[in-house]
Amino acid sequence: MAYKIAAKDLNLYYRDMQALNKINLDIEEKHVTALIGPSGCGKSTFLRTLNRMNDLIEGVRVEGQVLLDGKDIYHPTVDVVGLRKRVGMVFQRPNPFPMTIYENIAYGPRIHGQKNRRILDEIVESSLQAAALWEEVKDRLHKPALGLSGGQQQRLCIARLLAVEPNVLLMDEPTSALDPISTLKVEELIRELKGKYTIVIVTHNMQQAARVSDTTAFFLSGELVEFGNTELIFTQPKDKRTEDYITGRFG
Ligand SMILES: Nc1ncnc2c1ncn2[C@@H]1O[C@H](COP(=O)(O)OP(=O)(O)OP(=O)(O)O)[C@@H](O)[C@H]1O
Repeated sequence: MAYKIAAKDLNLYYRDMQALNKINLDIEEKHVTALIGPSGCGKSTFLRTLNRMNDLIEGVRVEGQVLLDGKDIYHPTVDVVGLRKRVGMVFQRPNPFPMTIYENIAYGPRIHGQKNRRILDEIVESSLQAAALWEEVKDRLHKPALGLSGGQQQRLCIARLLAVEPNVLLMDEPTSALDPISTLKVEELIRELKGKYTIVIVTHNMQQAARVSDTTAFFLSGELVEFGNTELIFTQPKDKRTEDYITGRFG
């Protein structure tokens, strides 16, 4: 089995408060892994450890390792900008730049040195195609991205990530601000993208975890309680706490 990411005895502290406790979790390549658990259990914190987004928060201390393709991303020589290009992130609220649709997608490749207009045109088209947005926006590429609907903006943010050719996509409750139809479109997109990318998604929505993920990890109070095949977690959880959570007894 090919593991894209492996957390090894991972602890994370916000100053004196320990938010992650000895997390050991292997994330399979080109699969969707869902992180579930009640509010405050550490799902988002764990997600952010996977591309070192927590580095941006003052007072954070990390112990243990996160291996990406077998190499520790916390090693002092790691280029964090390069890491975040390989491991991109989508947030709860779509956050397009206040620019045109075209410029939103071309921005990343330009920063990474791509100046050729023809190549940029191709990247913009292929990224929007891959994010299932091309047909809806191909006639308005030079209009402001903020004029798109919330669901379209979220798919644009995914297209923006794809433009810099990542391997891993981290999604922190990517549909929590979207209506049901936009949510289904993003879920459909996630299922399409998993053939090519390793995806880790935080969700509060059990049905969503069941619909989109292959593997599910249940967190509680900073600990990983149970981890395994999504269908099994939802039908035959091994731990009583997992069962209580998925049957809605708490959280
Ligand atoms: N920037 C921060 N500074 C200090 N404590 C934080 C910070 N971010 C999160 N925490 C704390 O760490 C713990 C885990 O939070 P985290 O946001 O990872 O949980 P979560 O499971 O994603 O919750 P939610 O589902 O509500 O988003 C919580 O106790 C939270 O208050």
